[in-house]
Amino acid sequence: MAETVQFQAEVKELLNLVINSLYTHKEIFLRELISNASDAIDKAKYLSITDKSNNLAGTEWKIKIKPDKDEGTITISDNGIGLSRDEAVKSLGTIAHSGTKEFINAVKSGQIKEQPELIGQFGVGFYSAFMVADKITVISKKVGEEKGVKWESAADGTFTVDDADKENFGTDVTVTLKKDEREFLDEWRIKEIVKKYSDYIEYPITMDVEKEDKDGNKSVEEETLNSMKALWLKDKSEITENEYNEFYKHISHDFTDPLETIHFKAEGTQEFSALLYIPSHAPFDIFYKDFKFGPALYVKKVQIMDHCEELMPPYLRFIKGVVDSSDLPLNVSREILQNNRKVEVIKKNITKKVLETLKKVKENDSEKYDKFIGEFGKILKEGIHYDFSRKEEIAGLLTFHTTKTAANEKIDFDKYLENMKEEQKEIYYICGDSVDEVKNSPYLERFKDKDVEVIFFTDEIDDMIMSTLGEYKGKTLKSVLKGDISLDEEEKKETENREKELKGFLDSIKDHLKGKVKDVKISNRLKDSPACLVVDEDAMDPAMKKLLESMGQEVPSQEKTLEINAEHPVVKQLKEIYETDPNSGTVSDYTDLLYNLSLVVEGEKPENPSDFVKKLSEMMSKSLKS
Ligand SMILES: Nc1ncnc2c1ncn2[C@@H]1O[C@H](COP(=O)(O)OP(=O)(O)OP(=O)(O)O)[C@@H](O)[C@H]1O
Repeated sequence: MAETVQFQAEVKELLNLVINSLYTHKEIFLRELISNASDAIDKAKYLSITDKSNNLAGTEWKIKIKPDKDEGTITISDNGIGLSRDEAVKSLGTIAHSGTKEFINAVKSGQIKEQPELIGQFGVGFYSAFMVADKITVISKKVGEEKGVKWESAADGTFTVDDADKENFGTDVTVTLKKDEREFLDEWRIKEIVKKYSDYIEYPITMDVEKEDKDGNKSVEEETLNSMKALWLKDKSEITENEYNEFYKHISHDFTDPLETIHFKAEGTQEFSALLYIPSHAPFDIFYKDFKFGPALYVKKVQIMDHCEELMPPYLRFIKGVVDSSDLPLNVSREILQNNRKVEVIKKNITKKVLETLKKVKENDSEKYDKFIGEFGKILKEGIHYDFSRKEEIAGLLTFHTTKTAANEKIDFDKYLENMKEEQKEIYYICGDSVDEVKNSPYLERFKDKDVEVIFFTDEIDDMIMSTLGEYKGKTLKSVLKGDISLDEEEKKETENREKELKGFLDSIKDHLKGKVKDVKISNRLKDSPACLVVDEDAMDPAMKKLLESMGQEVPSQEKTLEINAEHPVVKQLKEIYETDPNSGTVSDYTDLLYNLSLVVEGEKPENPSDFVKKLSEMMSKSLKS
């Protein structure tokens, strides 16, 4: 029974964009349809092994391309799993991808026009064929079903579905080409596209080709257009860089070359081959909760699943690739994978190899490594929090700017340790929104003065990550924003003596700021600024607090200490006024001002902005008069 169905609203919008806005890379429609055909055969092949009842064993898996110049159509046929009527309505009428909204936004904002290669990242898939089609007809029969289905659409907001007679299981996708897209009927053009994008498809992609022998006799022969090489099983020495890169593009649907290729075979307790890639840019959805990651899992060349998350720790979720095991059973299920010792061993091996590769790139190609850290450093860092056994190894891979590095230079923890002063006991860091913001922070004044290097961390999660790390090669990590700082013993003693000396003055400030600060101390951080606020060692730092608050989380108020720079002229004069008149209004006014200025330095608002401005203006006018 024929039925007309409306496309889901998102599909309508997507089709509109595909038809009206995408003019480049139209040829990828063929790659997408071949890729769908190959996926469908993967599923049927898997079924042929796990469920004998379908009599699929012995099937010659194949994708066939049939151009028809008279009709102006190109048909891509497969003998894969096929679609039931319900599946056709669902799969070809709605969009399951979480990325579709982002794709629509990217097209609207002009990003796709500037970087058309991004299309590949968005899985427009089947619908990309509407770039070149007036009409698409899908005739399919699902394995195990009696009836076939015919799906048809001219991308006019609706599609039709009807029952159809089809002898064999599988799917025929017929694209009726627009008048000016007839180039896709040319033999050479089809061959070129298949070679370029689909050479590594494991099943033969064939086409009937007219041949002429030397006597001028014409005949039609079925020709296989792709080489079908399981690249990961070949020896490294037999593979060119171009072949590695093309295979990456095929499995990742990315248009840009990968940043790094990792190809190895493991022998011993677990035999497997892995061909892994570090992409050169992060996919737009890598921070989404439902981001699918992990290499495709093959068992003896049979694809078991697209993404095997069990084989990759989430902090390496940017890695793409293929793992082929000789030891896992072909009918391996998700449950088996989750508690499997063999899988654990493979995952451990892969993790080790990836981290080793990153170390090598870091040592040998700083430009490439900077690019990697820029794209994926934030994700890699999660490993410090989640992979206890490797936290120091992962920390060793981080690179960062410091108070001493040049604008284009970054160092790592080992270099920091090397640079450390003899008397220095801790690794100092500061967290903030950007290098520009932190590099002038008053909290660094004393460190700069004493020539002690401080690391700049600018990702929101950094404070939490560094707290988990705790130490690197036996040296404690310390935030310059938190707790007591003493850069040397002598200074520590001096400060203690000063504090005793100024006790009355400090107590009076503390009294005045009762309820706002828990203590008032002499600072070892400041040199040019008069005062700052400091949280306890185990408290959250201001950047983390801001992040949690912006996420709507309630953050308990944190007790702070006001640190005073006893050498600063304002503090010195204030102390003198206090000594002649301990109850002077000037002392309390200036104390309020110092407190509010310290809040500003911390990145907070003054307590009562209008009051603060009023007081400051009054003082300015007074000082101008005198
Ligand atoms: N030749 C085919 N045989 C069987 N099912 C198919 C075929 N082509 C498409 N489908 C079904 O239609 C769905 C939608 O295809 P589409 O190309 O839009 O997305 P996808 O293949 O899931 O994702 P992507 O394109 O990102 O790989 C597929 O997931 C599959 O279920």
